[in-house]
Amino acid sequence: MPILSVSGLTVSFEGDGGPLPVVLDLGFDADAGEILGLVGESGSGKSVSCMAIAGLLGAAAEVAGDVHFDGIQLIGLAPEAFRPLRGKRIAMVFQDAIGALNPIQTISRQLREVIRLHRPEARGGNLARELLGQVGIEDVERCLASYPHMLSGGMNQRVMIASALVGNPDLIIADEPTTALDVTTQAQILDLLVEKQREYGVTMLIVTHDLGVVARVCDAAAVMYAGRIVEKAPVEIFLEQPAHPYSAALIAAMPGLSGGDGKMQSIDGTVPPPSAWGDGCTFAPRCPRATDLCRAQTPVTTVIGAQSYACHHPLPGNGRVSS
Ligand SMILES: Nc1ncnc2c1ncn2[C@@H]1O[C@H](COP(=O)(O)OP(=O)(O)OP(=O)(O)O)[C@@H](O)[C@H]1O
Repeated sequence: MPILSVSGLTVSFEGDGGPLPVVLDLGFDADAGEILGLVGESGSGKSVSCMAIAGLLGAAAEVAGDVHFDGIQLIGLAPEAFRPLRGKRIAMVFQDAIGALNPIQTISRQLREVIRLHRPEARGGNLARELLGQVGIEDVERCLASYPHMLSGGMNQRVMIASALVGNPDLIIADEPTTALDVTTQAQILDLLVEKQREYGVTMLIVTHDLGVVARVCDAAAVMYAGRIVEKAPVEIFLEQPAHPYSAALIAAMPGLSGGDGKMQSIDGTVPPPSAWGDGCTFAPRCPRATDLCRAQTPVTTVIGAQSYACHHPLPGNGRVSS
């Protein structure tokens, strides 16, 4: 039974010619305790999808479809019903920890406020100290007395993770949680997230453009391209037998994953902006396998076992037949 079940999720923003969809008919399930990686190039709609799931898009966005979290339909949920869920049962970790924290309050004050909201029965100071210890902060007292600008990027991200754990959540949505950090700190923060994910048994949706992260920590991967999921599969199948040419291109572009000479291969072209989406597969202009059919008809999603993909000419493998 999935804890998070998304189907038909569509998000539009008002454009010059009326509402312009930027996320289209998104669907995936995440099982309890699973780490699902949402991958794709910049502009494919990963962040907007996460914000829609967490109910964080403002009135400017039109959101339709279904997002069931532990059986609760989140789309259309009244703000007063959403508020107790968000932060407590659904926590977010953002890329920009310093931006997500309040610059004019100490860490102590901010953590105590989160604790007051989501664990009112706990003793704020004690729990704040315990959580900061759990996320590997050595000088807890100094951290509590600091303002975010006094801490390193990695320390701020540790504080964000501590804050996300306050409510003992069922789902953590981590949007590029390590992108803003230097390489060594990235690895430490990723390890910390996964350690806490296991310890708390929490489901995690992790947005990344780094397939190395997917290979290292995810159970399953969902690939987004131009507002749609074009492939979803358990991570071993995805990395070894991708069905969609876009997935294969992303894998080939990652040094060390492609099994080649370790050199990154770039994918020619860019993700088309939402205003340029029309009929046909949006990846067709960049796809070596594209035919007239691809340019004319948007592919529907095919499901074979645990793997699903939206492509007229999937790569051979796994009993699939290429055409
Ligand atoms: N508030 C907004 N109003 C209009 N369009 C928006 C808004 N927010 C995002 N978009 C558009 O939605 C599309 C998807 O953006 P999104 O940030 O979700 O992509 P992404 O895959 O997360 O990219 P990145 O990896 O760069 O964060 C983009 O075309 C973006 O310009």
